[in-house]
Amino acid sequence: MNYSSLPKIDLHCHLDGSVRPQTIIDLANEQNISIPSQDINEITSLMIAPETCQNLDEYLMRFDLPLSVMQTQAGIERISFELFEDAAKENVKYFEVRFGPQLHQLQGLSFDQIIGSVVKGMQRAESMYDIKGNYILSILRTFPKDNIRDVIDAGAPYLNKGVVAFDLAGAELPGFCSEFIPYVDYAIEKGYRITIHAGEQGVGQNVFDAVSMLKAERVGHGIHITGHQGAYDLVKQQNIGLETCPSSNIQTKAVDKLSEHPLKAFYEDALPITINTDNRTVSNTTMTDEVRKVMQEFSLSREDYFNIYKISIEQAFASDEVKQHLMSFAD
Ligand SMILES: O=c1[nH]cnc2c1ncn2[C@H]1C[C@H](O)[C@@H](CO)O1
Ligand SMILES: [Zn+2]
Repeated sequence: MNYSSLPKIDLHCHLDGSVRPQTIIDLANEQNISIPSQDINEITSLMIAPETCQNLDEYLMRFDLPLSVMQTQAGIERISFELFEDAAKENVKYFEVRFGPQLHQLQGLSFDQIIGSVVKGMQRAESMYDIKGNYILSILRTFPKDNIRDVIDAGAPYLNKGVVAFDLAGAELPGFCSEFIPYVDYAIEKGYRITIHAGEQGVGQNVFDAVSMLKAERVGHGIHITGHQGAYDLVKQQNIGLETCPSSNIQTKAVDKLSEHPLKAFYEDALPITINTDNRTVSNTTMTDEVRKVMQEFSLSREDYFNIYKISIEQAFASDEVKQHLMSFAD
């Protein structure tokens, strides 16, 4: 099977975890930022989270280096463009990328400048390649909450013009959802779609809460519904999209090895699973790699692949017009 030529949809990818290592070096030099090395191999290995990570918290330490060069409009625009370019070159036809606007204010950029820059980079790639995309705004769960409404307000003018959804990311503690109800309600009122990272670090109840309290239409990872019947049933009844990210899930110890990933069992039980990258650089992966690994490990057929591709279309926060375009690539 030629995995590279398959049409693909990635609904869960973080901008800051997917920066080309060479771009980190280039931007650091341009911006006079000191980085640990000028050697691309060293920078690459500093960016990749090892398989020996103990948990998500250790995985999340890999983001400081890319974020150090993502504090100017030009740097952010370039990184956004390059990520969409990389994806287009491996036949990703639709790409939802997320990032945390709160992480890009170290040199005083406004949320409007930050969101405008990612959208501009994406649109430049859309004009050059056969790829369509949208951005998701992620709020860091561990950050102070006083500027969450400002992020939502700044993204609102871009809704359906490059921005589509709201997400909660970062370290996952049991019971995190209740504190975020007013913010998610505010985002929904403004017109955002909702996806929430939940059930990545062992707590199925968080998935139940994300769907019931935060009205999540999709869940990032969601693996631990396996240990929580209520969450499992709710996901199934409400057709909640599960954004699985196999390589990342191994690094963060959400699963011990790929063969233990529940995605095949979910698929066989008709849960709406999707296959995604999470972080191309930090997880040292591409959509082609994720698709190949999953299809080989679980002996999925071409028909299975296109069933999952169609689930991704159904679960995408894209316009009907884009969804129709994506259907034209389906088998
Ligand atoms: O897999 C993840 N789970 C939770 N948070 C994550 C994951 N990957 C990246 N993040 C965080 C770190 C990034 O700085 C932030 C915004 O992209 O989102
Ligand atoms: Zn993620």
